[in-house]
Amino acid sequence: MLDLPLVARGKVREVYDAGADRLLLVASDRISAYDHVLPTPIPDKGRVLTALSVWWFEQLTPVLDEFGAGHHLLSVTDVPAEVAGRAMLVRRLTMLPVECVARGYLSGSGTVEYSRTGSIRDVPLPAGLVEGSRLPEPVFTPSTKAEVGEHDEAIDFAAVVGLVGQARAEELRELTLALYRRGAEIALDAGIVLADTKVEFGLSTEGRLTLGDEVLTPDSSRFWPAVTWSPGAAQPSYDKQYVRDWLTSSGWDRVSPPPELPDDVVAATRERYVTAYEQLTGRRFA
Ligand SMILES: N#Cc1c(N)ncnc1-c1cnn(CCN2CCOCC2)c1
Repeated sequence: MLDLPLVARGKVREVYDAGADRLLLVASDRISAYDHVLPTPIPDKGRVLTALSVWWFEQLTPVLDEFGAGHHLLSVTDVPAEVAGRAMLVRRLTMLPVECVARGYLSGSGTVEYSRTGSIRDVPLPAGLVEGSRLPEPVFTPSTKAEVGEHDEAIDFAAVVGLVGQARAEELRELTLALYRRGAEIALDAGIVLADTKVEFGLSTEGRLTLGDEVLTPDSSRFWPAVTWSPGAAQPSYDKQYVRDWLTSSGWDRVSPPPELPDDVVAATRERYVTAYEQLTGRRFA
């Protein structure tokens, strides 16, 4: 247990007060599936996803610069030894109450919305799209932050305007889409379809729009292997498919507490996280 006050706890991460306008974001090895946190950790998941976020902050800085925005990462070395490698020391922000989601492909709740309305939020889409279809252009599909354990609530652009004002809402939409486009381009070059992602922003003490949270990880985004991308059915998850398939085969009812994962599923899932990191960054995971 860290000797720091706990500020927030998500399914797989915690936020601690690091004093003096700083927070410590700690990524655990926990994995969630079907809205449940599983009892079996995936070794190194926290370290891999932290290293991936750090790399994306570097890659996306030119996009942030175009918007006069920054990011909240201060250090990954100035952290307690017990969480070294899976913790980020970040600038404390005044978080904006919007989950900024960009979708480049039709999936999940997006497919449901499209099936009902022929559009996603206020963006009309061509007929004939199916689960997994690539969208003509990426779409901004914001939601409001739910309480821990609840689902985020989809909101339209007008609601974002109501929360943060017209100019800021437009800035969030354009910056979210720009970050997604750049991330999707880099990911596809590495053989990974970045189907969608969720980013969070806050304002620094100087009032500067700042990218927070984790960035473009398999926990905040849908990663699909490019080689198996085939619109018309649910796409296999790059990182969670072994877990999902085993849970389904185990007969688990998705309501009672989830079962422990077998060693081979844990090992294969760890390997997927490491491979995703190495494929994207071109760096060896130490
Ligand atoms: N990032 C960040 C950040 C910041 N830089 N400044 C102030 N507050 C936050 C913050 C606090 N909670 N959340 C929601 C997302 N959490 C992420 C970790 O895991 C739990 C959920 C963001």
